[in-house]
Amino acid sequence: SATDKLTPGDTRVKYETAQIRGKTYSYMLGEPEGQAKDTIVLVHGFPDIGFGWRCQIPYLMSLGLRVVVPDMLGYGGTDAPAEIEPYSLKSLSDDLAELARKFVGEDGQIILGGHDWGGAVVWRLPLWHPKLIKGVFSVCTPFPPPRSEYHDLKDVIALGILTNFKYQLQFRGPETEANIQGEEKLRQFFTCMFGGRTSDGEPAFDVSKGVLFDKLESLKPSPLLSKEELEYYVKKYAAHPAPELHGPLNWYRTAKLNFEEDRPLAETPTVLEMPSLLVTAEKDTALPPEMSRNMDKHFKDLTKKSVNASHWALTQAGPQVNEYIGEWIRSSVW
Ligand SMILES: O=C(NCCCc1ccccc1)N[C@H]1CC[C@H](OCc2c(F)cccc2F)CC1
Repeated sequence: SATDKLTPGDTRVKYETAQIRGKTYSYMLGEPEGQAKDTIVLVHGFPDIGFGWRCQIPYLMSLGLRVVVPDMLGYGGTDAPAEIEPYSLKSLSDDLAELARKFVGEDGQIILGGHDWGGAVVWRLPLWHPKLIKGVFSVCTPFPPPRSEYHDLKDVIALGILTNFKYQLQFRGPETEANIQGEEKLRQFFTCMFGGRTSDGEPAFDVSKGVLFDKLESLKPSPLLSKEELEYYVKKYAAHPAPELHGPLNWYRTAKLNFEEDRPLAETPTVLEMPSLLVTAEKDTALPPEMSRNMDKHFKDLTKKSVNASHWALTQAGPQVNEYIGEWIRSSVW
């Protein structure tokens, strides 16, 4: 039906590009029947592409929304600069603000949604561009408050804190992009990250270990991706020169940059004034719901929901996620 999830190359959306602050961004554009009630921008995470929002796009169009879904910097049809600066949360926020204004003008507003690393971006963007954001939501990612002191992740983990982020020490290093090159390795990597297991039920990714590279070739297909969907991800990543993961992994190399850019925000209490929604995933091992326990003091109007799904909640609990977003738009945003 009209709200079935997008398929690879789906003609219900247009595929466009735009020059944004010196980079080429590629994005899907879904126009609703008749006059758009609002414009919503959806921001994906790692290792994903705009297609990760395939279960939400047709549904949001059916609410009368114009839906804009970029491949984020480093991904798919979007440029992948080699240096780290363009991947800071503030730089990415400035890119998205410019993309949004192409649709709503200098004084217009958007609804903004993010998943995973996209969730980290959407919680910072309104702090830099408050007038632009009519409502903001995140799936899985809690609000990370700006800090006044920098603690390297390695030191934090050595204290036994945030051990669910230990895989990020591997991702920010050279190993992952060195080991995952070419279509076959990319295929194994997506199968691994999207919950694929070996024939004796072993995963090849664990948040407290990272990717177990020697297990990659014995993984069975992930139940979360069809063969066609998996091939679409592989082709999109293979469009970048090896190491294809360098751009995507640069998002893990921005912690110090983000801290420096956050400094002015950390001087005063940060409160987001616009309607906000957090949807947590009960089985997300990297971003468990309890990470959101101290969020409320940073929001004037926060709605919190949870779904019984893994990190890949957008597809695994698509209808429930859509119902929560739709209900929040109707009751809090409109
Ligand atoms: O690494 C991520 N996703 C890949 C793993 C996906 C997966 C999980 C579980 C099973 C299979 C696959 N996501 C990041 C998203 C940003 C999060 O940091 C938010 C943040 C800031 F941005 C700034 C300050 C503090 C702070 F916490 C950290 C996890």
